[in-house]
Amino acid sequence: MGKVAVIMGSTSDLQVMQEAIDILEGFDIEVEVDIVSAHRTPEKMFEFGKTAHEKGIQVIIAGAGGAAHLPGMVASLSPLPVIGVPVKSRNSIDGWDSVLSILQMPAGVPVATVALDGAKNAGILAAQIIGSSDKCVRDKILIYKEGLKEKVIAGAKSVKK
Ligand SMILES: Nc1c(C(=O)O)ncn1[C@@H]1O[C@H](COP(=O)(O)O)[C@@H](O)[C@H]1O
Repeated sequence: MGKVAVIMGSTSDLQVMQEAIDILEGFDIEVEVDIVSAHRTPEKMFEFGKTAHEKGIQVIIAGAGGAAHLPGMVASLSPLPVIGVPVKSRNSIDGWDSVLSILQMPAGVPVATVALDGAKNAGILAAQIIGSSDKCVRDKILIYKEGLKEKVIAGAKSVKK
């Protein structure tokens, strides 16, 4: 069973990033959580990016707000797929600063960027990456998708006249 690392630039991102942790744990995927900042703890970021793949981690989810360099820098150091979560932090310019910092990566160093504060989708995407080679996780994703469908159908029934 694969492991996903959920890292973020500050403890102030945890409220948003918790949604990724929760959904991954719901799929019974092991999660490693840490605070890592390209700006404030560059040595820790370097060590994390260089060694994550040697510790059984298969996917990295990195969330950051403002000048959000963490996801891109980790992607530059690691051979693992990196999913970036732009976080709308306190002093952000409506979140655009974070979105563009994570989205606009140069060719050769991709970061799969989800929506602003889209940590839940980051968790689902990480599970799907693991599920592409792990039938047990893939089956749980199929059940999850079935649940989404049933919810919409039940909602439609409740409003239909
Ligand atoms: N964007 C980054 C990075 C980084 O990219 O390395 N490190 C911290 N931060 C962001 O700064 C915002 C404010 O952080 P504080 O609340 O700690 O002042 C957070 O959203 C964090 O992700």
